Amino acid sequence: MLTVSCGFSAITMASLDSNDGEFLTASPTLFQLALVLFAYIALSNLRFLLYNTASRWRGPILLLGHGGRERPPLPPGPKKSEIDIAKLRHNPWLTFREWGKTYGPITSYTLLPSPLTLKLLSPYYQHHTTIVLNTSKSITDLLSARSSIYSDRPVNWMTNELARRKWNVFNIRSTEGRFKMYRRVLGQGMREGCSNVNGSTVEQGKSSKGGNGGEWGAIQEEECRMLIKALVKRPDDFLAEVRRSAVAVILKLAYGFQIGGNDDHFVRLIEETFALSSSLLVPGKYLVEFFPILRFVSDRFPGAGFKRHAKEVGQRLDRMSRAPFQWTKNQIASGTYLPSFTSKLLTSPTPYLSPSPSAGLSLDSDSEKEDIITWCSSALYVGGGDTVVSALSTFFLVMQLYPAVQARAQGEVDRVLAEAGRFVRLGDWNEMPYVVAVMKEVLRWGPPAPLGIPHSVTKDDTYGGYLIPKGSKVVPNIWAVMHDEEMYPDPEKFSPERHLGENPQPDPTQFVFGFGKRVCPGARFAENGLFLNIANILAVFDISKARTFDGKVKSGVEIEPCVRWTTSVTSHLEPFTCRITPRASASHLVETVLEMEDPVADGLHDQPL
Ligand code: HEM
Repeated sequence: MLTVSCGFSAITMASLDSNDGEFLTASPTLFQLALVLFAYIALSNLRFLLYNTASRWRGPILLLGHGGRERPPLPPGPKKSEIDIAKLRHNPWLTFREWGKTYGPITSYTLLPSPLTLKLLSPYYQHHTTIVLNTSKSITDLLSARSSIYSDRPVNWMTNELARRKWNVFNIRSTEGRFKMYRRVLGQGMREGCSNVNGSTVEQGKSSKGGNGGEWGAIQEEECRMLIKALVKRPDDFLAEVRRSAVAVILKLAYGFQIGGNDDHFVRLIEETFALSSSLLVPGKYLVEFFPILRFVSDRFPGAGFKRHAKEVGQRLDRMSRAPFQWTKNQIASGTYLPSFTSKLLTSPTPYLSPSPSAGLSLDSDSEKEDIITWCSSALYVGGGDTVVSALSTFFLVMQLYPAVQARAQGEVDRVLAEAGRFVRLGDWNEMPYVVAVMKEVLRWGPPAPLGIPHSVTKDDTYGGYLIPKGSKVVPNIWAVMHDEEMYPDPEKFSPERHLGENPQPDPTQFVFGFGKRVCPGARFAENGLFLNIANILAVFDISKARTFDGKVKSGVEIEPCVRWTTSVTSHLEPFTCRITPRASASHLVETVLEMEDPVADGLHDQPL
């Protein structure tokens, strides 16, 4: 989504370009426009002169040439005129992979006019170069090995400044002191919650046997049974139920908030959060992204609707993250709260949420501490809802496409559970290598975030003889790596076997959760949840292709599910059909879940959001 962010302005500026000849005989209006532009360029560059350090003087000097020394070229890539924007807007990871085959592992492009035109228009040009990394080596060499300079995020003026979301965990610049604080809070908070009572962790087969995934594991096990119950009762609504379950887990984890059995209030709320956030990121829609000076235009000025929109969205998002936080605080005050990420930070001594002057971190007040917790908690539900839904939906699709894989995984689950008459627990992880391999293959076959989240680089860098300019957007093509034929032969085939044996193929979890100092803090929690859901769904259900209904279901014709992916930061399969039937061998598990009472929602609905 973010990689095609320049389309509209490209058109606007291209038309300015093509009018070059008319400029000399310009009408007064055009002349005035030219004057304004000239003034803008002069002012922007003056700003560089006045405020920037000596090393940044290249801003104005760029206008003249190469800053007095030879700069290496940008990585190769298609010219603007060669880019099919419509194609790039749909599943851009596919186009990027094609470019990789033509131009090599690292590609650059811009949808804006030629650098010279743009340098004249804006000294912020460098922020509009996108560098795409198409191989595991280039990604690891840059985003992991050079993470000290590659962990920034590209500036988005609508979101960061105008909607006042610059402290959001996903957007925060890596140069801010708070960035380190967030990473410590999220890292420690998620790690501690996933630890067993004895401090060991349930993770990737390295754990001690019988681990329980800690407090967060208990939440995941409970909600997994609720999902099984919902699937028994409403199998045709499996996609909606998966979504509801992901939201339930995350709200309990983040705030200790329990959503009701059929309650979709918060599902809608979270979807609204995504829609509102995305409305600020519409590719190329807002000129302020290219001319940041426009952010100073008065709200009431004609054409300043973008400022009013950003303000409104910012206020709404702010209320959405503060209300659940306040709810948890009230619950703590009343003495009736469930342990959660937020309540733990508010009630126990948290050494990782203390000032660290050496790192430039100071906490001036309790309100600042609360502000940090609010941002971190809300990041959990933004990061942990949609991604998990994407992976679980993929699981339902591949199980119907690969029945032999399903049968083998069910065989393993049945063997481990044998006569135990219970559900799969996190402690069974080590006994179920094939199920773990299914989970890894789901993440490889359909990576939930195919292009990750764009990084940015804090200073000019060179790689393979090419320049990666400071401020450029750096996009890891995770999808291309997960479908690289050299790493994963026959990559389109869903084959958990590739992750087993003495020489398993590279572990996809090294890639799908991102890189360097931005790596996903919820990775372990996500893997635990996926393992539990996959294993228990296989224990209880058979998944097959849906059939057309002709009165006698058995004779209906099988419906081939459509396999198409949406384009967004998190990519989903477009809705598809599926047949989910309880297995005869699991009747006792079905009885158990049907006896469970539906949870009653806590009173968070009453909060003004
Ligand atoms: C299958 C599930 C998941 C996948 C594939 C996934 C993937 C990712 C990716 C690719 C990133 C960007 C990393 C980068 O910039 O290099 C990310 C960031 C993040 N994820 Fe996840 N994630 C998943 C689940 C979760 C869960 C369950 C949580 C929380 C409970 C979570 C919280 C976050 C947060 C807070 C960030 C922002 C980190 C930052 O910008 O510093 N994610 N995730």
